Amino acid sequence: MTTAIEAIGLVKDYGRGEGAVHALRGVDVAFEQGRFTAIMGPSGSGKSTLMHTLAGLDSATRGRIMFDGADITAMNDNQLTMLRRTSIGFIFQSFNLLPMFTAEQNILMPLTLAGAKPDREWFDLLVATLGLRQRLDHRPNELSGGQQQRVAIARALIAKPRLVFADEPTGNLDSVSSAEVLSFLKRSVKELGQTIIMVTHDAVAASYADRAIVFADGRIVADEPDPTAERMNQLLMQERERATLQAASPQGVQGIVPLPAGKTARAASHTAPAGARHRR
Ligand SMILES: Nc1ncnc2c1ncn2[C@@H]1O[C@H](COP(=O)(O)OP(=O)(O)OP(=O)(O)O)[C@@H](O)[C@H]1O
Repeated sequence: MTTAIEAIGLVKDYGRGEGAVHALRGVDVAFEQGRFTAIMGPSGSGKSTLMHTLAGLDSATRGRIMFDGADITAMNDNQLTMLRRTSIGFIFQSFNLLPMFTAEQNILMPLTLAGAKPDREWFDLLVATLGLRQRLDHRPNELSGGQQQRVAIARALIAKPRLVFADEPTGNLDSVSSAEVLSFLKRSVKELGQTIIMVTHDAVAASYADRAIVFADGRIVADEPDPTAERMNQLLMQERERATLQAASPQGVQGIVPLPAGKTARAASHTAPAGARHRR
């Protein structure tokens, strides 16, 4: 499989010296094209930092991010803006639709801003896949939360980006709308060949992905192919127990540990052997 984006030794520190926050502590991870990956982990573990750094929204302290044969950590602001405009789509928890514009205008906005012509066939396919045909003339306040998020998904996909980042896309939705949106994300990967990286706190949401990564304290501590909600809850619980034990006794903690240094997490061969996740 082709790698869509890869982080190599990615470090992100906020601040310096004693008060520095080590948000990413040397992350090696490759995301493959045409796959749906979920990123989970406790609050403050570095999920958003990873996503923002991969998308070039935040700078890295050290390390490289290879995307389309180029290291994006070496790009200037103009190059990064171009890259995001042409190759990356974003889906946010809060939909971020423009209230004055119809669903159709919102979907087409990335192309309008870039002065590009829409591919009508692709637009029709997205609208049909997302079940939005009857809603195109509606403004966001005339749509349900689930419909607004589907419009946001169509907007994220309209320019055929190589990569889509979804930040808690179901965080503001009820369980029925969440299932609907997650099914559409899954279909866009299976049927439209999209690559999606999604941050979520919801193990059920992660179970829609082809792969789920667990973050803790700026590192990847687990990497699951075909995740189930039960397995993800189990891993998160394990990590919480480890953190609690570590807080109580910083020496000799049992629990899941980071993948070995220098081992890049990959979908096909990423899972550490069961025993390797536990200290002796
Ligand atoms: N701009 C910033 N300045 C200083 N520290 C920051 C900044 N952004 C994030 N951090 C810190 O970096 C660490 C990782 O934060 P991050 O937002 O990536 O975590 P997260 O896993 O996405 O959390 P959540 O699930 O709560 O969104 C945290 O300790 C956070 O406080």
